[in-house]
Amino acid sequence: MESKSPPPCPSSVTVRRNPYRKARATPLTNPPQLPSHSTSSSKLPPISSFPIQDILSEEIPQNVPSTVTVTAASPSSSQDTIAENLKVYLRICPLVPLKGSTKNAGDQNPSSRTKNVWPQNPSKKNSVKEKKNSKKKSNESCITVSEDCHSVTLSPPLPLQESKRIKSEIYEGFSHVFSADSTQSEVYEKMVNPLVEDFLRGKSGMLAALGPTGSGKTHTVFGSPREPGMVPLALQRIFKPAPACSSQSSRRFYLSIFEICAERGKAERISDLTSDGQDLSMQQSAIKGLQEVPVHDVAGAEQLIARALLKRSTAMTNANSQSSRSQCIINIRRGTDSSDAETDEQSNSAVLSIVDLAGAEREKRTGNQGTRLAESNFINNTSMVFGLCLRSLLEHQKKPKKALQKHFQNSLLTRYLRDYLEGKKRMTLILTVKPGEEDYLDASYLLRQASPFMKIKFTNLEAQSNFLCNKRQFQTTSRTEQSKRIKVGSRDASLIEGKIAGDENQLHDEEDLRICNAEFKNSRPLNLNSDDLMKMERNHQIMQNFAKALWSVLKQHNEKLKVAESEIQILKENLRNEKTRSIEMEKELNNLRSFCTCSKENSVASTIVKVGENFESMLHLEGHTSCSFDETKPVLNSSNRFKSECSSSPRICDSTPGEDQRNVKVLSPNCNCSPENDDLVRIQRQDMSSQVPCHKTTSNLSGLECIDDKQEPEAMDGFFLLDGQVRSSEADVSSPSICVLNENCQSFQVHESFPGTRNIHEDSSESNYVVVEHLDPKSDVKVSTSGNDSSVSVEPGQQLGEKNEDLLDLLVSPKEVKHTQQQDLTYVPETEIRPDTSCNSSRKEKPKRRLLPASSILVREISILDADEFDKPRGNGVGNKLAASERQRTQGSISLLRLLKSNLHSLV
Ligand SMILES: Nc1ncnc2c1ncn2[C@@H]1O[C@H](COP(=O)(O)OP(=O)(O)OP(=O)(O)O)[C@@H](O)[C@H]1O
Repeated sequence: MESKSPPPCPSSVTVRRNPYRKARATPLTNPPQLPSHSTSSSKLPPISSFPIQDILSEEIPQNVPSTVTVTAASPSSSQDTIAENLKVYLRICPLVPLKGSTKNAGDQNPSSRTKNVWPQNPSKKNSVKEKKNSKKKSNESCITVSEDCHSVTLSPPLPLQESKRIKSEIYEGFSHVFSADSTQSEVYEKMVNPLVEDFLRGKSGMLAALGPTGSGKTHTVFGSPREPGMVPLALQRIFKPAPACSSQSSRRFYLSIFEICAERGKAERISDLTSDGQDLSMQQSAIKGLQEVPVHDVAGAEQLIARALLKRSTAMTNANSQSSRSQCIINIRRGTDSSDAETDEQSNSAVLSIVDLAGAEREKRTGNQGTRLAESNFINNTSMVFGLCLRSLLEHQKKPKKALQKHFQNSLLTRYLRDYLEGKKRMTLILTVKPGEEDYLDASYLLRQASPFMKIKFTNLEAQSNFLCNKRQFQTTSRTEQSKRIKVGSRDASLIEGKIAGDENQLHDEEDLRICNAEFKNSRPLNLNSDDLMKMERNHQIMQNFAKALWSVLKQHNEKLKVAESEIQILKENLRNEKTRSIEMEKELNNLRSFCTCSKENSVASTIVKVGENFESMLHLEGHTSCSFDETKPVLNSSNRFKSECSSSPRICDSTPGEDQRNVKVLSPNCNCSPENDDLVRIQRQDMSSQVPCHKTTSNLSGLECIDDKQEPEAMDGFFLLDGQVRSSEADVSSPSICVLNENCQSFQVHESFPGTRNIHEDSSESNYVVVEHLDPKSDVKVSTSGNDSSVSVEPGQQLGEKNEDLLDLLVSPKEVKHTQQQDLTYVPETEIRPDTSCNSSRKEKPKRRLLPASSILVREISILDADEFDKPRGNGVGNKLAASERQRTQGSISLLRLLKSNLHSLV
């Protein structure tokens, strides 16, 4: 991953790599909260906010020679002080490790391998040779040490030069650069001995080795039995027998060794390596409980160190067979002259600290996974924080900037080394680099982070060619971009160096000036001063960091989007399934509706009885989602020419033609009636919710004709009011009657003929339905709302004289109807007929949808009448109720019932 591989940007501050800097939520950059309904996405780790503030808050010094300048080479007085306390050395690791140094698995010398004794295929031999040559080529060193051994030139490999236009950089200001063939003792003499001498004189100091993994830090610090490192060499010097007159022989020394590592790749942990790996804690800058072991001679000290190193966390990676996974710190404290140990006060003692840091590593090269990868993160973060602090020290800031203060606090290593990193104590830094071409990025990162000065060289030749080729671009692009173009390659750098170094980047060479053409002269002259270059570098860094952070946030969002898309797909699939299901159910419902039929019966008696019984069974089943006729009761069969099937909330529309052509029609909501006889009215009630104009529906009825089809009927919460002139097409019906049903359809009232206009008014205490039937065959019936919706006027028309053998049944919502005493509309208590109380409660919620066919009730009335007359009791409970309803029966209904009964008798 990008975040784990150090980018090759100059002194870059990769915000994301710092574990202690949690991305702050800024108002502008907070990602929008995704809806939490998605289950899988909620499991995803939250997307971190974009660290734009952090990126922009990073300040790259403008006045310091760390990036590009030549003038910075001359140190100021403040630099003198820093220079006193800070020395930076560079050691280049040999490309091919020397014989005997077999620690690095990846860099083993092929020549040291045991040779194959068998004769080899010559062609194979050649190919091996070629391979070797190509390997040699790729193993060219990318670091060249200057003659004075104070600077190095870092040249990018050719592919990088071409593809990314990365140019050579010169790093200078080193106290000394040790080339690849330098020996341990040479390094000790030049670098460590001054520290040790000062230590012996009572001055504290620290040596820290910093560099990428496998670059030779541990080798430099500890060495091998053959090539002892800085620690054993320092110990040898410390315990070197002193002249008799010297007081050093009586001095005591104390040794403490500990490591800072990541606990399960997360929290930092300090372990004492001299004891049994006991965990320690840090108070201020001191480590609490750290054991100090007194040492008297080199052998004792070396033994102690060797034992401690065995406990140090190391692991094999692709880059190093024995890679350090922790920051190891050795403290050698110089005791007092006295032999009394109790008087040895640590605060007054000089301490020589030697630090072997774990090397920054890139995932690509180490191939780390799991715990190793977590360790890598810790190591990289620690070394980055250390590098940042170091950078601020190199830039002569007495105290690191605010942004860095917290790094000191958060990282145990920097907290412990605070005095050194703030320049208060003497520190010697040894940077180790590998010079292979493949190590270019690591080396560049380290050098930009920790080298005292860096130079970027320019060639005016390249600049000219750029300008000449891209004159147009030159005029339009910014100065920053111009500067970018004139960075030079490594081979040119050393040549051009003198040109720039002398005169603040002025193009003063006559040769160069001659080459410039007139166009170039007319254009803005090159301004390659350090300010511009620094600005350019800063912009470059900011943009680079910005791009990286943006990329990472985009990647996270992309992940989230993918998850959301898959969820959307699932939801779409579900929706499709639900739709097909609902279509199927709709079809089923339509089928069931079509099965619910009713037909005219020739035999009035059988119809009445059967319809009555069926309706009774329906009454019983009302309120259920599905119903069927009771098998124990007589079922309407084909001989009766009355078919009725229902599966959900059945309603019956029945027809009872009498001898005198007086029919009773009851229009029931949700009823689909399909009489087989043309004489019967086909009434198809539309779905209540659809609010299809009722008159349109009734206009299709056989026997009924809607005169006024312009006017829309009013849908009244489940029932409708016919508002228009309706006439019957056949005039074979005697005087109309009015049936009044109560709200629960448990009783009704029939009124014979109503001559003239009838105003039916709503009685607030009653909630009945009005059924208008037996229309006068000679006249139209006009049904309309009068004034407002709360009253209905029913009046016979004058013009029509056509035959009408059907009855017009009009149902009016109880709310819309007012019943008046003059019209003999009597309220019948709802409990009279229907004993089912369960329906009552539900009806309170949906009173208008509970309307039951009045015809059934009418039939029941007739049956009761029959029962009364013929003394045929129908059961106690029902009989009682029916008797009660009998008492409530009005004159009109009685006469209608008698009429029907006489029809029945005559038919029978
Ligand atoms: N100057 C040198 N001379 C000879 N061998 C060297 C030199 N520098 C490094 N090596 C060899 O390179 C290998 C890796 O070195 P070392 O373990 O010291 O790297 P490191 O920087 O400590 O790595 P890490 O950070 O992973 O611990 C070792 O085998 C070591 O012997």
